[in-house]
Amino acid sequence: MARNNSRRARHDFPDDGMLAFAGPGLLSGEGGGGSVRGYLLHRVKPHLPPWLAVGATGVAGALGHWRWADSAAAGVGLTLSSVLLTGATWWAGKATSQQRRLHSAITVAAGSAWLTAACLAGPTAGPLDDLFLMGGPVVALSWNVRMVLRRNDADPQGDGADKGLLEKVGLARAMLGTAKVEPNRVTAPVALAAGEQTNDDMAKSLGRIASALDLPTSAVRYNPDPDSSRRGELVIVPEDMLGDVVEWEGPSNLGGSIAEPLVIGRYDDGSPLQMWLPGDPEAGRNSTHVLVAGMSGSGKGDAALNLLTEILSRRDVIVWFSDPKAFQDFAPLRPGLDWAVEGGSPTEVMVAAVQAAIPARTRWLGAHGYRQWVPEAAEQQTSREHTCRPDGRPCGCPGMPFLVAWWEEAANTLRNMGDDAFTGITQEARSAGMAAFVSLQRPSYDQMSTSTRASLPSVIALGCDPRDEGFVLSDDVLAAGARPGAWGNRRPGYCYVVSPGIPEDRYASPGRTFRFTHRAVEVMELLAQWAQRNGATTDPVTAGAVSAVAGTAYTGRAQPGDEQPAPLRAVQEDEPMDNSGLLVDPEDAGIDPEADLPGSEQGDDTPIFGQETGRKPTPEEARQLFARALEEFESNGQMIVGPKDFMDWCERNNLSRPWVSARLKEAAENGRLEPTNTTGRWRIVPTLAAA
Ligand SMILES: Nc1ncnc2c1ncn2[C@@H]1O[C@H](COP(=O)(O)OP(=O)(O)OP(=O)(O)O)[C@@H](O)[C@H]1O
Repeated sequence: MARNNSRRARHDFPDDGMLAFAGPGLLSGEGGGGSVRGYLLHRVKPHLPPWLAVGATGVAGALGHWRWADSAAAGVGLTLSSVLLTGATWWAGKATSQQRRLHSAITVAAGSAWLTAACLAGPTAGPLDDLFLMGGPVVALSWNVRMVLRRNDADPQGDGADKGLLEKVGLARAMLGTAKVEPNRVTAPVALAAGEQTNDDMAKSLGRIASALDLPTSAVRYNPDPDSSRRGELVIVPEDMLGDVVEWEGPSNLGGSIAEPLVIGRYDDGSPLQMWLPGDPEAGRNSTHVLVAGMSGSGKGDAALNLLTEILSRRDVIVWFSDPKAFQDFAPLRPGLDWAVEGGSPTEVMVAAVQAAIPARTRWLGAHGYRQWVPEAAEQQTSREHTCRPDGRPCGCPGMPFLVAWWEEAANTLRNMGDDAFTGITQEARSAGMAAFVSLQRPSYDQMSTSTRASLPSVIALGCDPRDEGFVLSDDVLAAGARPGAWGNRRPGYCYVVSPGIPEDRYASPGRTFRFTHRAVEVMELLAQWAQRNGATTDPVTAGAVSAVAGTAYTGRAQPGDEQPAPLRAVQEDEPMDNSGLLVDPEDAGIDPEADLPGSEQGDDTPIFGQETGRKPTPEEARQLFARALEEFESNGQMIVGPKDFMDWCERNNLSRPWVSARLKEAAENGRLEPTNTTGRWRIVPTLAAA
């Protein structure tokens, strides 16, 4: 698209041939019914008046002579009129240029003098007829020439009119082409001086152009032509139409497919601000992952609500959502989510589940002949084209809905996951019919590494600190005039959206999200109920993969009318650790878990069990107790454990915590637990759900 624009921009220059010079009239046949004669007439018309005036003077001379040939009084009157008319012309031309004033006065003086002489002596007397035949066309032509020159001077196609502006900003010899004027948007092709200036120079001058025009910096943008280093398009949006807040009124496409665009606000020219998640093989568009970045108060919450309400209103998508802020903003939508967890360890479980779901989903898509997810994949598989049966008959497998995995306020989660894990997820998720969303409060390098940032191709860049602009937007988009740092949190909801499917020349156009007020809560609740009843349910392949990791912690979306299962609780992460990296209570720090337990006569495996009775359980009994404890955690949906979680259990069973730490290590060796990225915390490998 940008490419097409730039091609058009090239042709708009007057020096690029007849097309621009002829103007739209030639193409549309405007004023001439489409014929060449009509066109020529249309072009000649403005130049006729001087010729008509010459003709009228000749006729007036003949008529005057017929009436006043022998009248002395008429001679005096005509001479006086001629002088007066010339004087009046000179006086009236005061406000105009010196040149035009002189030209007009000479024309009037010559015309009126000839008329006076013709009236008195006759138009053919002496040299009068020759004077008329030679002088008349000369005077008329002088006006025609003048008109042609003036038109070219004032023509915005020429470089003259705009040279002032570009000269002012240090781009002398650059040219502006035909400006396309729309309501509140002027677009003009730019050709910079060959061999002297580059698109970079233009990008650097945008601030000065805005200053010369007395406009905010964000009102002036430049879209460089990808095929040229000295051509592009200057876009000026004089009035900030985003100043008016527009409230969210409901989803744009209830019951539509997730493949259709998500509408989250509008651009400054009023067109819809939209983005696409799944790829489209026909449109050559890749699926994408999204970063929602903005400083506190920039309107990140509302941007996320816009996205989430759009997603939940589609028929073929499920959402897994992690929110460390305990669903403060998203509570009304929670019943519509397939899986909702708070931050901390439940989020780790979700990450592990996503990792497990990706290969399972990719395999299923491949087995059914899909190179990437398309809406058809979410329907029951009834075609021969998409069957997993070796005999080629329709397999009838249930469809696989698109999956959105969303990590709200994700800085900690990403740090814990590590770059490799996250970039691995994002790379592989694209072929698994999945989009990852990450929202970040402080979009900066200390919150997210460059490789993680690079794995999120789409961004919704809300207001940020000017120093973080380079983190959220690419150099190209910044060079085109995007300035999220200029908004900070003073313009909530203002954003730039960079995402596949959006024309690149839109990347630097600001948009604004819809605002969510208390009135929206009721609509969101209704939407969540709609999603519960009509939204997609998890397919068996994804459900199997996630259950194998999350066990009973994954419940799927609650049925309408059911209580939403409580989101998994976060556990404290800042507990002290012993020197082996295991979590211990402060009073246990320093105890060697491998050392013989006090009072134990049977070695390290003997728990302090049933001390009241003095009975000491055998190591085997103690191990069974521990296994039952893990099962209990698993059935309660608590899939990540550390020594801290066994405190009550230890007290109940008179077991020591160091002993528990040793058992945890042992269970990890036996495959019952998996280490997590947090030292001393283990993820239970489910046996109940898998059984
Ligand atoms: N598109 C919008 N138009 C007008 N006002 C908006 C828009 N989006 C958000 N706001 C308002 O801006 C304020 C801040 O928004 P919000 O709480 O969503 O910011 P935030 O970036 O999520 O901040 P934090 O990270 O601190 O929660 C709120 O009062 C909200 O109503």
